[in-house]
Amino acid sequence: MTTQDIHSHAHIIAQALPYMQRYDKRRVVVKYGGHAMGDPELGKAFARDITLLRQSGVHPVVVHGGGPQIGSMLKRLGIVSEFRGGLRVTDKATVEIVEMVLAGSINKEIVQSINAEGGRAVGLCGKDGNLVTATKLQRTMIDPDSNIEKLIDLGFVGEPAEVNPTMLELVLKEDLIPVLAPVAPGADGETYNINADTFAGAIAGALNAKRLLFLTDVPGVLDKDGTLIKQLTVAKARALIADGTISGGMIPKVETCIEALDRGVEGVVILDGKVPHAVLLELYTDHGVGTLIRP
Ligand SMILES: Nc1ncnc2c1ncn2[C@@H]1O[C@H](COP(=O)(O)OP(=O)(O)O)[C@@H](O)[C@H]1O
Ligand SMILES: CC(=O)N[C@@H](CCC(=O)OP(=O)(O)O)C(=O)O
Repeated sequence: MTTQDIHSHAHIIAQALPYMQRYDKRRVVVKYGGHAMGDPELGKAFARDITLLRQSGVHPVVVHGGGPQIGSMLKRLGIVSEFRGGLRVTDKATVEIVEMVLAGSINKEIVQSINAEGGRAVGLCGKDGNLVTATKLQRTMIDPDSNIEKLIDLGFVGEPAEVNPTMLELVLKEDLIPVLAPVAPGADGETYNINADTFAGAIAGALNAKRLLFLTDVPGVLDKDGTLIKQLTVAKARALIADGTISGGMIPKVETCIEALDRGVEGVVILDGKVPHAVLLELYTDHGVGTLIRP
């Protein structure tokens, strides 16, 4: 660095310092969605943000999805895939591919890109150290023919039963960055596919995280006119679900946010993962860039 570099960087560091202190030694769980992953430059910016967080004293934990990537692999293999209520119907052949893509290629790609930026990342899934165990998800839906609520069988789709953070605590103590794939073992010996938002919510709750960030493909929660809502209380978020402003994939996401807040997470943010350096912009600016949901 030159003297001139030091002069310009000193100014930036002075500005960032109060924010860094706010999150110092605190856990921040970042859910990195499959839609936010496509572009290599964005992936690099994400890896750099996560590395910088660790270097500035924060303990980031990455939970990733990979829905679109699982979809392309299933297509290549000629396996038909369908979603019900936002969840992938997962038969035996599908869960093998889900594990291969999530705990295999995507997980290792993220680990490698964080390490390439100078971070020290370790990839795990629910199976490692029994981090998260799963039970088969029991989901009911209204049957359109009979209009009666019926139990639907989504196959090997699970929900977190127990989070056992011992392994994560060890990883965090060693100053490593955990990168987690939402695949978990059941007590029945089967492998379960868990929605990545749900998995991230359970991890953030178990770690008592200061923040849980959901990187998605919209700027945050939008109102009826499509304008970003910067802050939401739980009561207001529930009202927006009830009046239909929040719909589709945003419903389970916001519900996961509410559950995470109930489990003691201080604040949850939904933000656009397609904005370069979204994570740093959210944490290290006054008003953030997404929707902050608080109790
Ligand atoms: N009020 C709302 N504000 C923002 N997005 C909404 C809203 N209601 C529904 N959505 C939809 O929710 C989607 C995000 O959910 P989802 O596709 O499941 O995200 P991801 O794949 O990142 O987990 C948005 O792309 C948008 O189409
Ligand atoms: C049960 C279920 O639907 N699991 C998801 C897991 C991946 C995921 O959630 O990825 P995104 O965050 O990119 O959507 C799936 O199979 O697509």
